[in-house]
Amino acid sequence: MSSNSTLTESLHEKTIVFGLKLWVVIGIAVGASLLGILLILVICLTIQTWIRRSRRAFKELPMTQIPSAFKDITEVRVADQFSPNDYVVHDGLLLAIENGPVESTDKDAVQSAQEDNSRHREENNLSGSLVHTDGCDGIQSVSVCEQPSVHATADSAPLDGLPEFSYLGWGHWFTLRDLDVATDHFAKDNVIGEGGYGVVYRGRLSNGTPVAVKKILNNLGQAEREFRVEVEAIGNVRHKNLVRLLGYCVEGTQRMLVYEFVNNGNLESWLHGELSQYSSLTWLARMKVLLGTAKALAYLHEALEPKVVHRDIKASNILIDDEFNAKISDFGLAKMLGAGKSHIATRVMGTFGYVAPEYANSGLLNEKSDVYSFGVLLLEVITGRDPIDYDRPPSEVNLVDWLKLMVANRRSDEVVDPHLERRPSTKELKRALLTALRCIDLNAEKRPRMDQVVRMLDSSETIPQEERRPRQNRISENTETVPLRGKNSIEKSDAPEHEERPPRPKSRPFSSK
Ligand SMILES: Nc1ncnc2c1ncn2[C@@H]1O[C@H](COP(=O)(O)OP(=O)(O)OP(=O)(O)O)[C@@H](O)[C@H]1O
Repeated sequence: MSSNSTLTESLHEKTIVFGLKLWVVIGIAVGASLLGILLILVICLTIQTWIRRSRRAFKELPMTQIPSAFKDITEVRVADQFSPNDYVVHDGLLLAIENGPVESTDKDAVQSAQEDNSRHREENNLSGSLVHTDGCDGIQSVSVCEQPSVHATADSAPLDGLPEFSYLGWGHWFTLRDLDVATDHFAKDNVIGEGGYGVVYRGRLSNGTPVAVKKILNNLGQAEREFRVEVEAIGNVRHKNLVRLLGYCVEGTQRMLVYEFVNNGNLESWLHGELSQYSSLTWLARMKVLLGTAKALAYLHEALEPKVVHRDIKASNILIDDEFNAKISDFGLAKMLGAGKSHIATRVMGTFGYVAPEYANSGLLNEKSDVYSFGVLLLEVITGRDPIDYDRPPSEVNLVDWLKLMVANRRSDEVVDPHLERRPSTKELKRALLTALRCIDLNAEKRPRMDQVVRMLDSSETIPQEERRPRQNRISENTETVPLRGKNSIEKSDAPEHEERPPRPKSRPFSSK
C-alpha cells in the first residue's frame, strides 16, 4: 500500500523538464516514440509506392525477348551462299568476281549457332511477355501483353555496390543526383559526344563502374520516344556485341540512359574521324568488328521474338572495345517486328547513305533493311570511304554505285582502303565483297539473313596479338575524349544537291512520309 502511494507520489513529483510532472514526461516520451515509429512506417510505405508508381509510369517496361532456337539454322546451306561461278549476276550487272571456297561448313555453323543459342538462353534466363508495336511510330502503340516474370541471372543481377531498391529487374533506376555525381555535374570535360537527340557523358557510378550517360534533350517528342524504345529494345537483352543498358533515370522532364562504357571509340572515328589520324584499323580488326556486328544483328533478327529491327546501322553506332569487339549502340529508332509480320509500315528514319532503297521509297520496313545497311557498312570498312562523299568526283559520290561499277569493270582489287598497312588477300577481299554485294541486293528478298551473313564472313581467323592494338590510340575512360560532334540530323530534303558537303556523320530523320 505504502509502495503504491510512494509510486504515485513520485509520478506527481515535478521534473527538471519545464517543471512538468514525471507522469506527464513519461506520457510525452511514449507518445513521441509511437509517433516516430508511425512516421517511419509512413515514409517506408511512401517510398515503396513511389518506386512502384515510377515503374508503372513505364508501363512496367517489358522484360522481353526470350530467345527461341535460331530457327531454320539447319536449313542454311553455306555453299548456297556462293555459287561456284566466276561471276555473279547482281542487280542486273555481271560482276567479275571469282568465288573462293567457303571454309565454314554447315556443321560448324549449326554448332556455333547452337552454342550461341544456349549461351543466350543461359544469359537470358527469363520468362515473360512480349511487347508489340502496331507499326506506328507513336510510343502509345506499345502494349505490354502480360506482366513479365524475370529470373535474375549473373548477367542481369543488380550491379555490386548499388542499393538493391534501385534494381528494376533488368537494370537500375538511377536518380538525377546519382548521375550528377557520376558525371561530375555533367561537366563539359566529360562530354563524349553529341547525337541527334542527346549528349553523351562519361561517368563513374558510386560503385566505381565506368558508364556512358546519355542525357536526352528535353521536350522533344521524338527524344521521349527514342528513350522508351531504347529501353524496350535492349533493356533486357544481353549479347556480347550489343551495348549493355545498365539502367535509366526519369525525373521531372529529365530522361537519361546509362550504358556500359565502351572504351575504344566507334567505327566511324576509326575509319574517318580523329582516331584514323593515329592509325588505320588492320584488316583483321575490321573483320572482327564487322563479324561481331553481324552476330548481334543475327541475334536481334533471328533469336528474339518479336524481332528487333535496329533501323540505324551505321559506323558511328558501332562502338569498339579494347579487344576490338563491336558493340551496336543507339537503339532509339528500333522497331519490333512481331511473328508472322513480313514488314511494318513506318516513317522512314535512318541515316543518309545507309537506308535500304525499298524502305526509303515505300516506308515498308523489315529486318532486310538492316541487312542492306550492314552491306553498306561492310563496303565502308573495305574501302575506307563514306557511303556518301560529296568531296569525290560525281561518279564516286555514292559508294554503292561506285563499287558496283568497279566490280563490273573487274577492278575490284582497286577498291581496298589505301590506308591499310596490309592489304587483305584476294580470297579475303572476295569474301568480304561478295557478302557486301549480297547484302545490298536491290531485291530485299534475295538478301541473306544475318545468321547467313555471319557464316559468309566467318573465316575462323583470329587477330594476331601484335595486330590487336593499333598503336597508342586506345581511349581510356579517364583520359582522351572521343571527338565531340554537333547535332547533325538531316532531313532527306536537307541533303545538299551538289557541292556542299553534309555534316558528318549524317544522322537520323531520313525523310518523312
Ligand atoms: N556506351 C558508350 N560508351 C562510349 N561511348 C559512347 C557510348 N554510347 C555512345 N557513345 C559515344 O557518344 C557519342 C554520341 O553518341 P550518340 O549515339 O548519341 O550519337 P551518334 O550515333 O553519334 O549520332 P546520332 O544520334 O545522330 O545517330 C558517339 O561518339 C558515341 O560513340
